[in-house]
Amino acid sequence: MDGLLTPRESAKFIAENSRDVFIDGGGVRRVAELLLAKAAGPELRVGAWKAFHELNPKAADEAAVNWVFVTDTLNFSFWSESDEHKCLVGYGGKTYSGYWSLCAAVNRALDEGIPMTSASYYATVTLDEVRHILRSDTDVPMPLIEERHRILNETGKILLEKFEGSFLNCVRKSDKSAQKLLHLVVESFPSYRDVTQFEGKRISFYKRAQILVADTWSVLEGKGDGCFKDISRITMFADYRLPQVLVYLGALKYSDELLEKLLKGEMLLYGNRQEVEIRGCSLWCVELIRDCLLELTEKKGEKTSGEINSILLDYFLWDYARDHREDMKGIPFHHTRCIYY
Ligand SMILES: Nc1nc2c(c(CN[C@H]3C=C[C@H](O)[C@@H]3O)cn2[C@@H]2O[C@H](COP(=O)(O)O)[C@@H](O)[C@H]2O)c(=O)[nH]1
Repeated sequence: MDGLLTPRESAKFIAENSRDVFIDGGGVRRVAELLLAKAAGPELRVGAWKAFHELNPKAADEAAVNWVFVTDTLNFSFWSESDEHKCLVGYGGKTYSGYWSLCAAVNRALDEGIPMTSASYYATVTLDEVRHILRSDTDVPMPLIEERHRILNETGKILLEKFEGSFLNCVRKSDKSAQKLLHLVVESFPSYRDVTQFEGKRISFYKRAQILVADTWSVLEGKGDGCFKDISRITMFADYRLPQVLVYLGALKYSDELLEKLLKGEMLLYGNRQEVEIRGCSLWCVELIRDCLLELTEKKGEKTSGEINSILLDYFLWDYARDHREDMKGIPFHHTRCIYY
């Protein structure tokens, strides 16, 4: 699309013109130092995606790639107005919330013999069947169930028409380029078109498309069809958790006016100026953290396992947010209800 900035260009432009969200240089450095201590460890490598997350597929086959595709097609908007009252899914003796409740529901469906990762199934799945598949153990359903149903039908039909029903065929049309796969996904599947405008420019975040490429790279362990030569050009994924953890770690700051609004739990519409500033500054903040970390590893002569990229930093920070949920209770996250993140 002409005149449309890439996520990285969008983030830089937003950070340079932001009025209510600010990047703190000292905080950026402190987060880079936190990550430096982990640079040679098991977390900051592609294998962590399977090693640390029991619900993710262990295989690296076509079924695993199609698991990633259907999960990332539904990977949005799990937050509830009150944290005490939310959708929960029990699976394998554990209870999962948020994004993990989606993964648990997909795995539960597969265990029940429902072919949830098969496009020929979800292209015509009914709303009632989707309600059953994504059912919560509490009286709070997963948010946006009707949208999830519509997106499953739309996406399944397109995958059947254009890629013989398998996302692996889409991957194989991208010449092992992460950028080509990203653009093939947003051109083919409308629900992935996470684009808006800011200060008169057309900007993109492509959060679900970028995490889809990243998760495809991870499930294929960076090998074979998943050996993307330009994987480092994928940026962090502009969701609602990363801003919260970046504020908690002191790398990102909000104006008093915006902080007050977020503390009251006020909704921000998708594309609203402050919502765009939160997403754009978070993305740019992680890019600066990555630059600082690479500088520190060079100075220290630290050997890292392969190249550290924004995907691995994002995954680490997202997991960190999960593990520090209690400590982060005082830091609000922004409430935007949409199908893009
Ligand atoms: N920036 C970023 N955002 C991510 C993810 C993930 C999970 N992905 C990988 C992580 C582990 C697995 O290995 C997955 O591959 C979900 N989200 C977003 O968070 C929100 C849900 O949050 P909560 O309500 O707390 O569950 C929602 O917008 C969801 O879209 C990520 O990694 N990075």
